[in-house]
Amino acid sequence: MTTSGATALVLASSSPRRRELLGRLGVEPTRIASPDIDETPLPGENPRAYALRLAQEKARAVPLAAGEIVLAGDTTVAVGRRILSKAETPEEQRAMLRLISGRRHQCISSVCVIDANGHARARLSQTIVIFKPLSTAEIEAYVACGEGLGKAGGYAIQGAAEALIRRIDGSHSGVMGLPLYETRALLRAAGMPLG
Ligand SMILES: Cc1cn([C@H]2C[C@H](O)[C@@H](COP(=O)(O)OP(=O)(O)OP(=O)(O)O)O2)c(=O)[nH]c1=O
Repeated sequence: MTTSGATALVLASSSPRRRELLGRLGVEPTRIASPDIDETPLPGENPRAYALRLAQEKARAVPLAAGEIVLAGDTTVAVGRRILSKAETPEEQRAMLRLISGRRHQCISSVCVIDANGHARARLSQTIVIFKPLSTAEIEAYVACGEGLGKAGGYAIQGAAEALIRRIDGSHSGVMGLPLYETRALLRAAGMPLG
């Protein structure tokens, strides 16, 4: 079977950012599924392998009907080999912001697309992000704004945090949650007729 014309795309993500970013490619998912997988890193797993594995597992966790293709992603922030997952509490967020203050970190975003024939393809995007050295007052003001909670590394580039970021080298959409260059390539390879 080939996928062409009106391809039914399932977005395997509960992230509103991924849906919004997908929209920038002119793609509207036919349905959204929330993959429920264990996001615990394996012992000794490096951040790139971790991000890739999670996107693949999220995509595979969604049962598909005939003709559907599925897209999933993962965004992981890493300082060296240390993985910073989503900040769940303000305390976790403060600790993450102190760690990334004034030094470079990696923001690794993975995408996995499984086509209608069950063929899985995945890509990684890796971006270097450098925050200014953050004072305690800056960290507290940022935590108080609430935007970084539930986000990898405790910040969201698509908001107030951007004014604290001195430099990024890589993909802005990747840091937000879905690297559009890689996503476009994977969807085209899966048979979606994108321009
Ligand atoms: C670094 C950064 C992360 N994030 C978000 C993107 C992701 O939603 C989140 C990382 O968590 P993920 O586990 O990648 O995604 P999720 O749990 O939100 O959604 P799902 O697994 O269902 O697809 O952090 C931003 O929105 N902005 C940023 O600048």
